[in-house]
Amino acid sequence: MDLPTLQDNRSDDHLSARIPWDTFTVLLELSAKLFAVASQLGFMFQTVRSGNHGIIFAALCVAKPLIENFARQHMWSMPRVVEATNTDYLRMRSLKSLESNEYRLDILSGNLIQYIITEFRNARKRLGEISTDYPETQYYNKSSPTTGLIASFVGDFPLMYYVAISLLKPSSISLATIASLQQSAILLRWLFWDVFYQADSLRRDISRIQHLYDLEKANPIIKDGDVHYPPENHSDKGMALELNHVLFSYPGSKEDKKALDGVSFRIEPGELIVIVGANGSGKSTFVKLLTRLYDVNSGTIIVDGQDIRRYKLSDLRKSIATLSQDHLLFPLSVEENIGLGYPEAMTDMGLVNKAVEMGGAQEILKKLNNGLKTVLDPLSIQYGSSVQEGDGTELAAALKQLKKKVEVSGGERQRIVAARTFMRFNSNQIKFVAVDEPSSALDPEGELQLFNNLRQKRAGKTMIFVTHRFGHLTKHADKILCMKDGKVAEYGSHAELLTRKGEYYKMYNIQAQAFENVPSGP
Ligand SMILES: Nc1ncnc2c1ncn2[C@@H]1O[C@H](COP(=O)(O)OP(=O)(O)OP(=O)(O)O)[C@@H](O)[C@H]1O
Repeated sequence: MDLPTLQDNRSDDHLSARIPWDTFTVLLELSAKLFAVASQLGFMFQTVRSGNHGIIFAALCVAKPLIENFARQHMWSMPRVVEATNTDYLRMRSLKSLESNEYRLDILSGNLIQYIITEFRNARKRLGEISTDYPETQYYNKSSPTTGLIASFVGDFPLMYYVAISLLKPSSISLATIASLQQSAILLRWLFWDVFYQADSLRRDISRIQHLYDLEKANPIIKDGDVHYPPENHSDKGMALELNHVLFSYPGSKEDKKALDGVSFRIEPGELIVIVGANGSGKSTFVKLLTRLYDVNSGTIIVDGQDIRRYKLSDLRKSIATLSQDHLLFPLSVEENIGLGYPEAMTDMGLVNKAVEMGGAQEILKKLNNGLKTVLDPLSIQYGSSVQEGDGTELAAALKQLKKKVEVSGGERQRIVAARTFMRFNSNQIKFVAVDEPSSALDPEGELQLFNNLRQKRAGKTMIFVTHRFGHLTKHADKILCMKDGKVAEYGSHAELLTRKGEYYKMYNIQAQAFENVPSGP
């Protein structure tokens, strides 16, 4: 049988429906339902009392849903493939998916909450009157007029029956009036439901996104400050940072398990700092505290002369750019993924293309059929029902085709994320750049290029790089910070630390020897 592919334009309100409604809405919904039930019961009671015709009528009323269901039954057992194609609906779903915890770091550090909410609202507005029914219901209404006609005829049969009787026996006119009352009650009930559910769903969707990224609620340890950043006395060279006797354990970890244990360190505006150290030595934690993803347990972090906790979080975030392996691509187009580095200039293709180049993502774009417009990891709504993958049918082939995704490697993703960071620099507000091992998925050439490009953007910015690989970066560092067991083991320039023959010297030599021992060619 040649079955069309269904299209799914639904909004995602079945998820929102899990959120408790406010009391007023619930009471109204309940009253509407009670009203409908009461009128239905009263009507049936009257009809049963009115004799044989009444009993037949009541029986038909009871049978009505069964008859309707029978008329539609075969729709639900039909093999089908469903695909959502409405771009606004898909965009709404994609934006809504960003509330998931995995994107939290990117959304917070990129200060993107408002952008997401505005875009969600716009997509919802554009979706407008498009039906939010289940695709099967839509399909039923659109493509099965005959079945629909039969179902609605048999569904209305009790009423028609009674109207006929009341015409033949005009003395029963009052019951006919009750019949129309019953119809109005059902209509009214749907009206109530529709009005309140629809009006409430947008508010609920938006407030869910807002709440999730409301830092106060998500992480009560972080409190917003009230001082604007940058302060008047800030340096043009970049952010000045100072840690004084910082102690920090991750929430939930054992009390004696300190990720940072009494760290004191000063970073001058515009310096390039490289942090090295063994796994678990506290390098990333250092960066997380400086970007205020967490607050210290004791000690202080001073930024441009004031405690970091005194500044407004949104101001701080506007001044900081981060790049790490933890960043994810959003289920949006590559262009938007990069543009979100600086949403205000999202449509400036000159800036987006420059960011692509700096992030080293040009080659990837050449491979993508839709270039910048390609959505990697699209949030798609596709499913098959009564269709077995690989069963050789046309629908199974269609389902397989729908599930195909554009595949890019980890290193290629990393380059797109890097392009987003370069886009962010265009805001001209960045004073501190924290780069935490972004190069683990990159080949050596890609890594060198990335470091060089980041260094090119040093003007007006303090930069911290966390790395396991010595060489390219450590030689350019103003200071190298060598961490061990949550403490600063030593710090100084590459040359100084080599002369000191301490921890850094040891780690550097392990890597250097690996290269020296490579047998030379014939
Ligand atoms: N989210 C977390 N919750 C609990 N403990 C954590 C968390 N993140 C890190 N830690 C612990 O804090 C300590 C320091 O971790 P951190 O990630 O700063 O080390 P690192 O030097 O960056 O390590 P790596 O080189 O492996 O990335 C480690 O003992 C680690 O297990």
